[in-house]
Amino acid sequence: MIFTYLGPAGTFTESALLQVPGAAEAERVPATSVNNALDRVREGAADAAMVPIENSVEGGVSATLDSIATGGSLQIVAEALVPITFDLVVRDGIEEPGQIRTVATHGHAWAQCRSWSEANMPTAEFIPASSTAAGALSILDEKSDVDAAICSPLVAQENPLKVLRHGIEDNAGAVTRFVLVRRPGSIPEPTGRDKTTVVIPLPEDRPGGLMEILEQFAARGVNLSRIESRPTGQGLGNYFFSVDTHGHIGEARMADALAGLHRISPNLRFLGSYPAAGPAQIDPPSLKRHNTDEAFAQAAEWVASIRGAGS
Ligand SMILES: O=C(O)C(=O)C[C@]1(C(=O)O)C=C[C@@H](O)C=C1
Repeated sequence: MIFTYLGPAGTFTESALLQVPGAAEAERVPATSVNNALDRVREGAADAAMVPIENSVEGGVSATLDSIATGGSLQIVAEALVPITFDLVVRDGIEEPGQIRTVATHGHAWAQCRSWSEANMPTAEFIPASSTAAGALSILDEKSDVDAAICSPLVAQENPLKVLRHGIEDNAGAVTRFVLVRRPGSIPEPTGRDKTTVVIPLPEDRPGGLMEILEQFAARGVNLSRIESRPTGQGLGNYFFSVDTHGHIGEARMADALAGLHRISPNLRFLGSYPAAGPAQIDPPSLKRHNTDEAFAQAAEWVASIRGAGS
């Protein structure tokens, strides 16, 4: 089994991958970008990729949402949650944040430390890096003019980097959610605490279009835990919705909701049903009786019996 992930070593994405059973002993190949990681899986160079999908402060990771929604088909088979805390690392000679002129990091990390940075290094210029680890390693390159980086404590510990400040994030307790993606294949068995992710193109721009989509979930008691609209890239006003829901396609209410969505939006993309990580707010006993598998089966039998009697 070959895993790939948004590298280099020491990214939060690698920490997420290390939560996957067997990944610590398996071959782990760092990728230079989310797209690069997903393409390796599509092309067969890797079996699975770990990529960030959303952060509790900054929201969705567009590179991931767009690539899994529009490129060659992929399937999410697991998710992982990583608590996020940032260190400020600096090159030799810098003793105070006020001396920093350039700071390299990932755009999501920069956004999560914005207030701290404005207060403590107001004139520092942000240099975008492909990951927090790549930003930190650029300090070690003698030819670079990077003074500082915002990175994970792991990368700070594992490299000869000077930590000037710990915990510079604006929101303590931030969490990033990552997904493990494979080529389409078998779906993980339902556990009773699952998520299903779908991509729904808005079929036509008309009043109530989004409501018709949401109704399919609401009418079957399917809870949504994330919904984002992303541009398709084909002109203003062209959007798809990226949606996470609680439940598994093996459950009747989810299968029925997806069938209803398919009638509305035939290019709907199923991205997977997989076990929820961490203390997910998934509460199967709160399901109303009419949304249970049993109620769906009885209703289908009832309709079949009427049709049978009439033929
Ligand atoms: O740069 C990293 O270390 C990553 O794993 C990427 C990433 C992200 O894309 O959100 C992951 C977690 C943090 O929120 C900041 C950056």
